[in-house]
Amino acid sequence: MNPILFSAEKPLDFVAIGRLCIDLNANEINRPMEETMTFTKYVGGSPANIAIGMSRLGRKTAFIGKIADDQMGRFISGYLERNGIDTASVVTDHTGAVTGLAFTEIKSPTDCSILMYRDNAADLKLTAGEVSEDVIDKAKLLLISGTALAASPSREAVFQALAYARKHGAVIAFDLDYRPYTWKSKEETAVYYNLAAEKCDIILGTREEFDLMEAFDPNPGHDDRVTASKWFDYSARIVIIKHGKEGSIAYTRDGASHRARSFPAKVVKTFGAGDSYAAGFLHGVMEGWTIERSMEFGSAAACIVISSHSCSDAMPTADQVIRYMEDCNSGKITAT
Ligand SMILES: Nc1ncnc2c1ncn2[C@@H]1O[C@H](COP(=O)(O)OP(=O)(O)OP(=O)(O)O)[C@@H](O)[C@H]1O
Ligand SMILES: O=C(O)C[C@@H](O)[C@H](O)C(=O)CO
Repeated sequence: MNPILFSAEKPLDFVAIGRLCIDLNANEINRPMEETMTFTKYVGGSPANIAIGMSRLGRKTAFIGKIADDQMGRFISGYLERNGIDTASVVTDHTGAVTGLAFTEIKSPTDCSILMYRDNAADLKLTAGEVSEDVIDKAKLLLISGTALAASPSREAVFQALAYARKHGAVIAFDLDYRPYTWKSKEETAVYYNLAAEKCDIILGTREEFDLMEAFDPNPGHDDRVTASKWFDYSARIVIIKHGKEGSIAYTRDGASHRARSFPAKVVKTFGAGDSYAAGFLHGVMEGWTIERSMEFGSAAACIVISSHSCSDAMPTADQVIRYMEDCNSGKITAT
């Protein structure tokens, strides 16, 4: 059973808040950054990718964020708009902040890393006063993402968005999205992640991300059920712990656990898996599907993105996900 109900009267399905940046993905793959000469530019940042994924899946989507007043900022807003995302709540910085850049190194399908340039990044300058209450009031589902909690004033902006979502009855999803480079310490991360997670209905993260959150709340066995059960004493109704290629496990408040099979993939690079999984899963939950079916849909969406060069640009439509699952079932798609 799907434990989440969405308000049918609200005109907007989904709004995400947080990081909007640029990914520069290595064109010459299977080599280190030192030997990489050319890159392709894409819109990036986990919440941006998830919003693009939701819009491609047919969800009415908006974004709350801040972009630099430059060509990169305009590239981001233009791309979101071309993908059907309402950018009325994306504000422009006027302090000289820049667009965060993520250069990706693709050494092998399993060995990928990201080299970040995020000093004075515009997305972290979003203030609480710039968060539109109106757009959150209209949305069925608000997604927050961990990186936006890394610094003020963006941190306060996220907490303000959470307050508006709770006031207006929007379901809240939290993708932990831990990116170490924007944080001062792991203790700081644990404190703010916990404060935000208390207010969320759906929490998605990798085992490593939940371990980080448990810095002051030890779980020596790294037990997924122990991790999940803590959040059911607060607002959570679904907690998902992701384990890369091994798949993911979801827990619900009734004590049940849910697993979905994962699909084979011809992996080009691993990043973007979590974002496409989140979009596919949240779409399924909004459709009223079972947790297992929603997870399966997210897993197949993830395989499409990790088999592609980009994250945002590769986000699939619902037809593409269904076709992918059919091709796996018929043996047409096998693992790398
Ligand atoms: N190599 C793989 N083959 C098949 N499916 C995969 C693979 N890697 C990830 N997935 C799918 O994507 C989901 C999310 O992956 P993962 O646990 O790596 O998330 P993540 O670490 O948040 O991703 P990201 O690298 O984007 O931060 C998994 O639960 C699984 O369904
Ligand atoms: O900001 C990053 O850490 C990289 C992103 O831009 C990238 O698109 C990503 O987050 C993939 O999950």
